[in-house]
Amino acid sequence: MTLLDEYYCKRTQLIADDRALRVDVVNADRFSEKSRQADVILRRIREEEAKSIWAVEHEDVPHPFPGMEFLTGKDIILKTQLFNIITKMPKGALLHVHLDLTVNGNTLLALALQHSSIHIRASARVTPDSIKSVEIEFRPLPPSFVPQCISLCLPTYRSGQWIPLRRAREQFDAALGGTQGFDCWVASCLTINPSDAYVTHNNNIRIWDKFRVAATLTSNLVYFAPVWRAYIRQFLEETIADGVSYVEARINFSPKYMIGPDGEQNVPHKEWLSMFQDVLVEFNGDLRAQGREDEFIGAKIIYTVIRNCEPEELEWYLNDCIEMKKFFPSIIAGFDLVGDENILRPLKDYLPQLLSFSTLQTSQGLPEHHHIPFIFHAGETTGDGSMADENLYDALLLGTKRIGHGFSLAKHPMLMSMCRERGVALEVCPISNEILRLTASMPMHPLPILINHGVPVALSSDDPSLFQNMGLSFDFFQVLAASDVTGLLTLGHIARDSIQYSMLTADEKARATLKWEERWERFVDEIVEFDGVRRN
Ligand SMILES: O=c1[nH]cnc2c1ncn2[C@@H]1O[C@H](CO)[C@@H](O)[C@H]1O
Repeated sequence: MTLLDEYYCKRTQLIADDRALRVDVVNADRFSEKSRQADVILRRIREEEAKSIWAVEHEDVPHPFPGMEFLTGKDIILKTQLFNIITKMPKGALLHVHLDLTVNGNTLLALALQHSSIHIRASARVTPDSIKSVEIEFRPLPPSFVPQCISLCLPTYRSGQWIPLRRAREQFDAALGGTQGFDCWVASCLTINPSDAYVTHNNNIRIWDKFRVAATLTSNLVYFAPVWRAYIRQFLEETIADGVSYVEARINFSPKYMIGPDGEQNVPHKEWLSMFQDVLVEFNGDLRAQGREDEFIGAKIIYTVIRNCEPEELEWYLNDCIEMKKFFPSIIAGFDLVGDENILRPLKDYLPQLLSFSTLQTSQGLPEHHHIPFIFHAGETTGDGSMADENLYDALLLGTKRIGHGFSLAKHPMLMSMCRERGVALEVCPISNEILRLTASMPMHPLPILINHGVPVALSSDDPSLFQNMGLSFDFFQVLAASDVTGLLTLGHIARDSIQYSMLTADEKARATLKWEERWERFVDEIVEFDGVRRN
């Protein structure tokens, strides 16, 4: 054997040994032969489309590439066969989504327009010059309110005057596009646009400013009882249509009341959840009537509070969460603190309260098997040793069942092995991470590193109303497009495991997994069959 032959032998062996540890290889035997064929087909389509679609220029999208910035590349994604196939994939559980940031701006506006009590105001008269910079706000007002102006665009409009939303729309200046212009403008205020994410707010610190403005504006419309019901229904319908069969959604309970039909801020948390429960019952009934009950396992809520409250005040919320668990034992699935970890309070600030949560639950009479687990956001940062990064230590020490984001976990070998050993899954939100500027594009995302090291993950959408990634297809697509490690088998493995990492009971998980497996087999059958037809 020559020196070169010997080298090639070693090289081949090393590659084989390394590949054997790759997540798609490790998990290959969990899948059927058809699944493996479908994986090969999708790899082929991915390669073809990398050339035929992503390597050519598109109008308005210079230099595209697979896994590129989502807001810029979305229209191209929609043209791919790969995406079309992924929309049909059974996705399992959606475990990280902020319910009040799910339904897209146009749909939310349409819901809001059904209610004459909803008003809008602006920081200045809206003109072609001011439209890009005026700040707006929505609010349902009591029937007794008498508006002083009927259009945001009149010279007589004074900053801060409330105008009925419908009137504001009808009277929107023709020079600004009339009603259509109004709809586009409002919808754009409710989302993050490519120029926000990639130009004006192009890093993880700045983008939160835009995030806060859009999220606050959205909550003005969502936290209104008559909209709330329709909103939840809309969210569930769109989510299920995308192949998700179970949801654990976070609700921001920081506001103690939402606005009721009378325009007063007087609807307590118990009512929010009671409406949620009603919608669920109704939705289940409708699915059953359509013979679609197999598509939906259910939905639960993770109680969240913004991490800016005083530690003493957190006690009120922890008690409230326990109270809600008593009223809705099958709905409340966990507790979490949310908001920008870079600047808001770290978990460490709340240790006395969080450490006594378990005894508090016992003393409030919650049986052990109904105790509310922590499911903390942590490490949603590019920082290393920063406050946000250190949240990972506290989340794990406090016994979190999963980690929301955990973006910085890949920098911590010991924490990675803790997650692996304890089965603590990361709720990875690929598109959110990219738009919030933790990674510039998907090929740079640490996901393949994490999964090859055996860290359990579930893919999630986070804030679809802001990011335009409703359902899970877009996030699965971005992951599929970005790395060789994440072929169809890896996506399937992640989707199936999402049920295991949910807060369902062991029995429920077993049933949900069976249903998922049936759907998966039908899905891969179709891919293989269709490919046969296409090639003949
Ligand atoms: O990616 C995220 N990281 C942390 N907090 C978030 C994220 N997305 C949304 N929220 C928080 O959840 C609230 C809505 O329920 C938002 O207002 C924001 O504070």
